[in-house]
Amino acid sequence: MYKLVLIRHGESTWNLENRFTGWTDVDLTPTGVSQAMSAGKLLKAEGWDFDIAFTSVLKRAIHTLWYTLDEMDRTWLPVVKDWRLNERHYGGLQGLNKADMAKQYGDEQVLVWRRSYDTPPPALEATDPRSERGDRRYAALSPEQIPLTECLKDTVARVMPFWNEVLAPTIQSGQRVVIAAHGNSIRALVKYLDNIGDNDIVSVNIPNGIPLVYELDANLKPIKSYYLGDAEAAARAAAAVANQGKA
Ligand SMILES: O=C(O)[C@@H](CO)OP(=O)(O)O
Repeated sequence: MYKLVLIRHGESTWNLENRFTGWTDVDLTPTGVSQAMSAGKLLKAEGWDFDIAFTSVLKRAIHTLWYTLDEMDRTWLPVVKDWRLNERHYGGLQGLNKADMAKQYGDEQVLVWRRSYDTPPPALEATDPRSERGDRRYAALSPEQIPLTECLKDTVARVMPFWNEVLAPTIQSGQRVVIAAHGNSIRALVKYLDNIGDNDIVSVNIPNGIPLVYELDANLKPIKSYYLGDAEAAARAAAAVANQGKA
């Protein structure tokens, strides 16, 4: 049996301000830092250890990984950063307030933008100063690979090759893997691992900074999955994420 640990980053400044974030590279808040440290303390107290870590190229996930590994005295572990673990791109919504958008367009529309499988938010113009197309960290990608918006289906389409080519072989080589990523890149992985239907994934929300454990069989099919620590607190935190898009 293999074990995989997924951690959504701790609270970010734009989580606190309730703004659509996507590929915008915002910092953790002090609460986010302490959530990441708590994740590390919990993992250490429960005897977890890792051989390699993966994260996105966005600092809220990278720093979450640092603080988690620091609590475990494992900052020396190899860390692979890959854009394919980035948050889902939020297009023209990036920077806008979720509750304000719900007041303007209604809760239903915001739910579609946030959680539907195949309806993307309005796209950014390629010339929009918010576009990441001029960002040096994506220089190895062709401009078309740098999204102007994404629905979850688009995120799945970039996360899955990373799973198949990198994550799955690493896990099956026997290395113990931790991944610090984002609400919607983790939803992409959870959808695949748990074989969740396109309609049912709408109600899946990932809380900040709580390790999500998958126990996997030899073929990487889940045997079970659970949040470490207080399960009710994790459920409350996931429900709070769902409510962020309401007027
Ligand atoms: O804004 C975002 O990028 C994500 C995660 O914070 O938000 P949501 O939960 O609305 O998909």
